[in-house]
Amino acid sequence: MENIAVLGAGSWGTALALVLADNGHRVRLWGQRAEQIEEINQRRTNEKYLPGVRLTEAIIGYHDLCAALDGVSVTVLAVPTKAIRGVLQKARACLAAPVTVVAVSKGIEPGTHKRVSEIVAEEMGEWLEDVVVLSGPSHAEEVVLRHPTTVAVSSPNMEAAQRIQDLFMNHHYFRVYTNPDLVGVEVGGALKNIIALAAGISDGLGYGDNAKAALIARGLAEIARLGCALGANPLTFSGLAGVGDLIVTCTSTHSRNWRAGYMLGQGKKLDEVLESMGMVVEGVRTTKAAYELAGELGVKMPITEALYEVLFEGKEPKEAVDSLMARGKKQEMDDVINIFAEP
Ligand SMILES: NC(=O)C1=CN([C@@H]2O[C@H](COP(=O)(O)OP(=O)(O)OC[C@H]3O[C@@H](n4cnc5c(N)ncnc54)[C@H](OP(=O)(O)O)[C@@H]3O)[C@@H](O)[C@H]2O)C=CC1
Ligand SMILES: O=C(CO)COP(=O)(O)O
Repeated sequence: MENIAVLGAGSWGTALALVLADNGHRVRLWGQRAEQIEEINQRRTNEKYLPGVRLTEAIIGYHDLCAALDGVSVTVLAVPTKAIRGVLQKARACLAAPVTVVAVSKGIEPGTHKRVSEIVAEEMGEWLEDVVVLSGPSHAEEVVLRHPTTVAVSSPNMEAAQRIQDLFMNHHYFRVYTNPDLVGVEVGGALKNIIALAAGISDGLGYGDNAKAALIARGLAEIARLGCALGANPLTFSGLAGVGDLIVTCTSTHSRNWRAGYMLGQGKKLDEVLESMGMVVEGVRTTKAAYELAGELGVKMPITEALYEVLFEGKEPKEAVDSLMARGKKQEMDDVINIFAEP
């Protein structure tokens, strides 16, 4: 049994805290709002993020970050990508010894184009023992119901990934695979949010399953193109962190990215949509990051480009779909063949 700190008491941090508690660990769930921590400790609930879910006794809420981190060797980082640097700067100042960080956020930072594990390494410096990423098709709402779920863990140090696999593996409902392709696991998890926003837009416009299947298939092609340009193994995109997460996020009403896209497709403005969500919609910032990266690396990402125009340049969603459909002829496997070609 270990003491584990989970930083971020939103949907995913709370769901993962439950998995760890089910596995017999003592979990310190840190959140930035005192009233939420009081609710967790006194009522054993987190109504804003996971209504109706009862938190087990092994989960203790902490508002004091240093107290939450005191003596732990593993900490799960479960805040939105844009909050990671700030949280780690405060966390680092509390530590007496290096810790292993399990990074579960799915995003790429605009401007720097860094993946989450790179941001963690940069902010933690000498205070980082290991960084392990955990990603895959896993809506918090289903994990807390203990419905069968599978994820992948990866790390520059695969022994650390195996240790984290053991911590999270639950033979009743939470199955954890290792995957040595860190870049692919992170890129797959981050970029599927872009396609989920696009799938939501398509549904919001009233288009059907054909359109969504097209977005999933061609979305996967452009995710793989950018991922491989960044050094990922193409096979990762046919796995849990690739097509697995892409399917769940594009087809589930649990997905905040899909829901945000749906509202955009129905004609709502981005600011209005984000305000009404009350939870993170990672795909918006990741669209910006991927658009910049694709431009820099000369990778074709037509869906990402169309979504960028909708999100940041005021293009009407219907017009963006029309432009995607009006493009010139292509051979479906064109750039896919390049991915598999020997360097
Ligand atoms: N939800 C899911 O099913 C899954 C989510 N993820 C990923 O996990 C990450 C977190 O998502 P999720 O938990 O769903 O997001 P939520 O929006 O549900 O919760 C976000 C949490 O982060 C906290 N937070 C936000 N900004 C800060 C900050 N500056 N300092 C401290 N805490 C902060 C929020 O606190 P407050 O309430 O005070 O605002 C809240 O507790 C994302 O990258 C997401 O892509 C990955 C897999 C599944
Ligand atoms: O990553 C997720 C499921 O695997 C959660 O997706 P959303 O952030 O769109 O809700």
